[in-house]
Amino acid sequence: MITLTDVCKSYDGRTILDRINFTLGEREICTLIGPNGAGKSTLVKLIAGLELPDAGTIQRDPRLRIGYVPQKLRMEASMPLKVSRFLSLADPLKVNRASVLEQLGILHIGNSQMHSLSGGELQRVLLARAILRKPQLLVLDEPLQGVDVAGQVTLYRLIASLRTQLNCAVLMVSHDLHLVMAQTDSVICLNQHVCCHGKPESVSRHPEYLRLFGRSVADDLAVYTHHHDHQHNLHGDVVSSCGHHHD
Ligand SMILES: Nc1ncnc2c1ncn2[C@@H]1O[C@H](COP(=O)(O)OP(=O)(O)OP(=O)(O)O)[C@@H](O)[C@H]1O
Repeated sequence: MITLTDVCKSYDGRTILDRINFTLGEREICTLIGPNGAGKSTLVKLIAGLELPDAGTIQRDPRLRIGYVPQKLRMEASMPLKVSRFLSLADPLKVNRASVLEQLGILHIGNSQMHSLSGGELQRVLLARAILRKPQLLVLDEPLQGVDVAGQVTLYRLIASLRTQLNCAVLMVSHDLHLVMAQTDSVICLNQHVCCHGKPESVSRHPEYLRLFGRSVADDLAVYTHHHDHQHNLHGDVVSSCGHHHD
């Protein structure tokens, strides 16, 4: 569905993404993980077509319908915009609106102002908008930030079921690998470059993974454990390298 070949991106002369290669298959669910500043949001923006790479190629059908949920959307408090109006932009005929809102548990907030929503409600509205576009590819950048834990489990299951409902592929950024494990087909660990890419089972069996995700929430932000054959400094630069390992 989408293939990246040697994709590079820099901002202000600083390398953010270095020779990224991967392919997302049709109806595949792929989760992107990595530490803060690793370039995850930058990569999903490139994939969603919102930014252009400096080098390398991104092959996708120009007609591909993408539903994108950004990491953050700042709503202007002085601009009145009701949830129902906001969603009308994606679904003017309101064909599936009620059932999508019901699945997301936000049927009751249609008349609320966008800027008055709680963090978790806003994320659900953004997800609803992306779904209502009937995408062939859903690109979700930390879609469940601010959603309570019980809601996260339900919504990750829903995201997984969208693959069948919408017949779409899903690429998402998440720090909650322990929650998405059961729902994702593949995991990419990113830290400027692709550190490793594999099936979640190979990650979940790893004793260090269990140790990592059994610890506090702060530790969840750490990169998941794998056979890392190189080290990074605090900026994510590789300081010792003997080739990249792919799981
Ligand atoms: N438009 C921009 N201009 C300049 N620098 C940018 C821009 N967008 C991102 N960056 C920088 O690129 C780096 C990677 O940012 P990105 O948001 O892709 O990381 P991330 O992996 O999604 O991080 P997090 O987990 O914290 O959300 C950061 O250091 C950020 O400051």
